[in-house]
Formats: sequence, C-alpha cells, structure tokens
Amino acid sequence: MTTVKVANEQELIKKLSSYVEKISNDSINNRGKFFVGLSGGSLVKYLCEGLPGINTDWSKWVLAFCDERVVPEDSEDSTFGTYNRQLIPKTELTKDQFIVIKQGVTAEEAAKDYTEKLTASFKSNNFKFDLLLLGMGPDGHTCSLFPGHPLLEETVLKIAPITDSPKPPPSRVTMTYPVINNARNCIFAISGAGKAEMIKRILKNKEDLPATRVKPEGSLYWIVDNAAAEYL
Ligand SMILES: O=C1O[C@H](COP(=O)(O)O)[C@@H](O)[C@H](O)[C@H]1O
Repeated sequence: MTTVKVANEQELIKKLSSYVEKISNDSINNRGKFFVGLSGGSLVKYLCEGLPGINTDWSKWVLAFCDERVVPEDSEDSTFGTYNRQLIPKTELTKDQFIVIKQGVTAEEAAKDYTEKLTASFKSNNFKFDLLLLGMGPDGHTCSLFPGHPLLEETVLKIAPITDSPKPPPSRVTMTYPVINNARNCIFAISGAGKAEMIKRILKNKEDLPATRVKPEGSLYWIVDNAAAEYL
C-alpha cells in the first residue's frame, strides 16, 4: 500500500490524473484495452477536472462503475448521468464505452443485468479491472459497501443489489470484494477535513471498516491531501 500526500485538492487532482494516465497507457500497451471502474461522490469532480488533460488513447477505454444508484440517468443522483454531462463532452470518450445499469428495473434486476454486461465485456466472469477509482465516505464506506452491512461478507455475487443504503438514494448496485480485490490497481482519492478522522481510523489505527478491506491483488494507492491527512 502506498500513501501519497499532497498539499490540497488541486494537487490531488493533478496526482490522481497522472496515475490514471500512466496506468491507462501501461494497460493499453500491455493488453490493448483499459478497463476502469469509476465511483461517484466527490471523485466525479476530481476526474471531470483532471482527466481531460491527460495523454491517453481514449478509444481503448472501457468504463464501468464501482457502484451506481438505481435512479433514472437524468437524475442528479445518477453517477453515469453526471459523467455523461460533465466528462464525455470534455474528452474523446463516447457513451457506448460506458457499461451502464439498465433503466427502469429493480436493484436486483439491475445487478443481474450489469453482471451480464460485465461478463460480455471481459469475455469471462473474472472481472479483472486495470484500475478501480474509489472514494470513501466519512463513515468509512466505499463503493456502496457500508459499515456493518451484510454485503461486506458477500463472496458469491460479484455485483450485488442493495436496497437499504444508509446514504440516499437507498437503491443501488455495487461491486463486492471479490471484484474489488481482484483489481490490478485501486486508487482512493480523498480530500478535505471532513474525511480526516476516518483517514486516521483507517490508515493509522487500521480499524476494520469497509475501505480498510480493500486489499487488491495488485497495487493500492491512497492519495490524500493535507486536510484529510491531518491526524496521520
Ligand atoms: O454514495 C457514494 O459515496 C461514496 C463516497 O462519496 P464522497 O462524496 O464522500 O466522496 C462514493 O465513493 C460512492 O461511489 C458513492 O456512490
């Protein structure tokens, strides 16, 4: 695990973008494609600001979601909807490069359909992402894996529905640890004083919280700014 400390949010965006640039280019050079999983929340802003400036072959990107809210695509809560409005127009990415959840169905149906789409895209049910871009909530959740939730113990489903998310909206689909910890690279990008206490509990005290359980086969990076790293 590598912890990378940066001064502030702007430096975090630059550092995160440089990691994504390198990992995307290595993946494309080695395997011809770049499979990346995106998160929602504050990460959206970092990626929409930073990624348009990177040097990469956008046509080789395949983008999926570490978690997604089961809401209409035009809802403010839709993670894909936000990238569709704020990232696609600033890059050469096209909508059909995103693996999105089915609209107008339950979380359970959306999770099943999303699993099938990922299986088709990877041509296998071993979803080996080159990079997962992760956020962490102030309660230590990552993806839609919340403290104390039974989904933390899920070992069969790779993509699970959740209908009781403590953070709204309640209905979501999420990657589970068998997929997260199978990734070649995972990066957490965390900024701001509101995350400082939880960063201490996870990175210093090593408490058993959802974000602590991210231990991929590949590399794990935590990029944290000074405000978030205050108690480290
Ligand atoms: O609900 C969610 O929250 C987490 C953390 O969000 P943040 O705004 O505190 O960064 C996010 O990583 C996840 O994708 C999202 O669905």
